[in-house]
Amino acid sequence: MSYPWEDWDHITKIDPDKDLVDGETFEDVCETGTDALEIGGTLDITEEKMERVIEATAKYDVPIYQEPSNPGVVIDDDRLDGYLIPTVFNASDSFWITGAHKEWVRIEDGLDWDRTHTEAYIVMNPDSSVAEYTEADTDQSAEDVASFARVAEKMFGQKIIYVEYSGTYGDPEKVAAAHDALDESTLFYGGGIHDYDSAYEMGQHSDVVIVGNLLHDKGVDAVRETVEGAKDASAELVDAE
Ligand SMILES: CC(C)=CCC/C(C)=C/CC/C(C)=C/CC/C(C)=C/COP(=O)(O)OP(=O)(O)O
Ligand SMILES: O=P(O)(O)OC[C@@H](O)CO
Ligand SMILES: [Mg+2]
Repeated sequence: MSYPWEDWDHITKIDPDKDLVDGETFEDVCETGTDALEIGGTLDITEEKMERVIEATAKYDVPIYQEPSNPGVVIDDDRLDGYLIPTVFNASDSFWITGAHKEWVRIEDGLDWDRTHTEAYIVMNPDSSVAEYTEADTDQSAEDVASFARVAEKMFGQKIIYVEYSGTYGDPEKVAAAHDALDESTLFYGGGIHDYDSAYEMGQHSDVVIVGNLLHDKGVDAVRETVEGAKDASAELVDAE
């Protein structure tokens, strides 16, 4: 089976609770060359804000996925290409590993499993809201990160492993260790990507680079540079094979 993210190099993550830079539109976002949009955030996500972003992005070619931060915010909308549901492998509270998922499946009937996928997060920035929220144990060596990645792929059948440094640029050695540990699964990297060089560097150590804050803080020209960095790194990896 093949999955759409196997062809991606770059994702733009849109926080429905945050504005775009003045004068920019969702059409501009879709024209950056990014391969997919992930819509989600941790704080103050309402159905209305989610719908606004879906409405504004669905008419363009770029696939759109919701990434819900809890079961209460999931939107049933045919215009979404699918759902990327996090599970946090290094959370201290099992609610964020399987508990929220159990609650979701219990309350919702008729989930569209073909459009529902999981992302195995390894949360690495202790100062991020996601680390606080999930009480993640972020004290992980490169070997630890590699082992989590391998466990996620080999024992739990996860197709997407996500090394998450949300808000700060991560340690390329740890990201590379996760990448080396995987055979088939796709490695997502997110955190602090802010220009061509940072996207290029993490693009060399992962399969898909994810850009979040930059869109809301600096805008689409800055995002476009990161698309170029990620694409160049990916093209080189393919050449080297
Ligand atoms: C079962 C369902 C439907 C949901 C559960 C989903 C889970 C386990 C969520 C855990 C938290 C998580 C990994 C959320 C993904 C979104 C994310 C990482 C947002 C970014 O967080 P920060 O950047 O730390 O937060 P802010 O930017 O909102 O401050
Ligand atoms: O906001 P940034 O630091 O770019 O992080 C992106 C993403 O990994 C957040 O979930
Ligand atoms: Mg954030």
